[in-house]
Amino acid sequence: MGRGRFVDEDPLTLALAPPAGETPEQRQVREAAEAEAKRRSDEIDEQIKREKDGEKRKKKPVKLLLLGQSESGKTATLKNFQLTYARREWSEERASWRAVIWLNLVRNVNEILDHLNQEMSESSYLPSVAEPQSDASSDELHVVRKSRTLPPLQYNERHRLLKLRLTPLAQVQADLEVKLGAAATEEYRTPVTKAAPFDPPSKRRALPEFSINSSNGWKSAFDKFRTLRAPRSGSEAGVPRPAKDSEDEIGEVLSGCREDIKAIWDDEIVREMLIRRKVRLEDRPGFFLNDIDRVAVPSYQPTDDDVIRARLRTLGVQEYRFVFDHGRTAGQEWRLYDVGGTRSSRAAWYPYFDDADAIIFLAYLAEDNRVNRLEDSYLLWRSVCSCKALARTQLILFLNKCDLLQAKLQRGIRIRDSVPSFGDRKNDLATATKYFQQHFKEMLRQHSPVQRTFFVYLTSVIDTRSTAITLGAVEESILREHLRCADLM
Ligand SMILES: Nc1nc2c(ncn2[C@@H]2O[C@H](COP(=O)(O)OP(=O)(O)OP(=O)(O)O)[C@@H](O)[C@H]2O)c(=O)[nH]1
Ligand SMILES: [Mg+2]
Repeated sequence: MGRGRFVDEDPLTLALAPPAGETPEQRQVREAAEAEAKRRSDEIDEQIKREKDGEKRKKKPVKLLLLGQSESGKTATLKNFQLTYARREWSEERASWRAVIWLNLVRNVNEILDHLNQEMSESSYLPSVAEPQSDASSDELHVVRKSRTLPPLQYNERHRLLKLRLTPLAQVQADLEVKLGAAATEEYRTPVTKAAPFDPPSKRRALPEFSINSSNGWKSAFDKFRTLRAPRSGSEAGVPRPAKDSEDEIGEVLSGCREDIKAIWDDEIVREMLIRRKVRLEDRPGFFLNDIDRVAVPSYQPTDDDVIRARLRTLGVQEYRFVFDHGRTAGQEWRLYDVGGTRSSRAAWYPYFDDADAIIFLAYLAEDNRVNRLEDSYLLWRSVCSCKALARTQLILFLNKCDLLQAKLQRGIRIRDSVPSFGDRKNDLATATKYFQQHFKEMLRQHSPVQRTFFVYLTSVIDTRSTAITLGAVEESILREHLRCADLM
């Protein structure tokens, strides 16, 4: 059969056909060359596919979770990210924090008034030793008991008048709480010893009643506020609105009370009463009493630091999307998940673990007697370390509120009183943070399904300057890992 006939009909077959008169050796060489060429071609195809997948991964948003107990500083860390990398959104939102800061301030004043009411209503002065909100450690309570022997404080007409003139603030607090919603109220219900880590799906309970899953986080609280503030329309237009129904009116009430707030906060007897009751308002989240001249005016505009220091509880899990406007990942989308840290919120965390690049875990170092924070942090950390869904997730630990721990140590508070295992080690910040760091490290070693390194930072995230530096390092390590995974794909 003449091959030429087919060749004439199909030039491709002609090109691929073995040369006429090929010897067996020549054929062997030719076939080996063809196999090698195919292998190289397949390799190139595979590389192109890997690069494409890698590119996709590089373009994929970086997913970062902020975990830790309530008040550990997750939202404050998120705010620092926004402040450092997404200035425009930050500036847009800054004014909305005013209502939260006013609420924080009014709460402080009302707490002083509550204590004063209790003290003044007692016929003969006897300091109370079991205040639920007192910040006293057991040692300090001992001191309070001893204070029974102190001479009674001399409350006078001035205190009665101040109490009377500041009465409107109770209503201001109630109004602001209603307007800002559930996030505006704190939760101190669950007993400490039952610290529940997040539950994996099989054990998950129904979502708590107040959980929300919002893509705009605290904005939902602000929007609610704005809706309530919006002027009425139609038939209601022009009808006078009830007192304190708007943020501006609240500003006016606060401004009217400013001098009395200053007077009560600066009053020596009131200060002494707070000391005897071991109430340290200045260590509490959202403390603005020392900024009263600036804050309690109708034209008040929060500064960056004010916003970081403002306290608004996070509900459920909130997603924030930022395209970083500068830094190593400029243009890269980051998705940060800020979770509510109260125990009842933790059931909602688990679904967000999937595919997370990194977790920043915040441990609240400064103990107080309202919640056994360190123990709770350890339990949570253990759950995070042992969680199989997070085995490939980079872990970054922030030992936070170092400033408060430092202040406590300076006041002579001994760590071993709340952490007996600390023993007789040196009672200073360096020794304490090293000790806690070791403990967290050891837990990771014991409970992680795979051995992995982790990064630890000693932080005070209300300090925006030093936090920006920390976040730069965090950004780099997360990005490096994100790209490494992309290259491995
Ligand atoms: N002094 C001090 N205060 C801090 C620090 N970090 C956070 N805070 C303050 O502590 C309060 C609580 O911080 P948040 O960031 O709201 O705590 P969170 O972890 O988000 O709490 P939840 O939303 O309830 O889970 C806020 O008023 C912060 O400004 C810190 O390092 N030092
Ligand atoms: Mg929060």
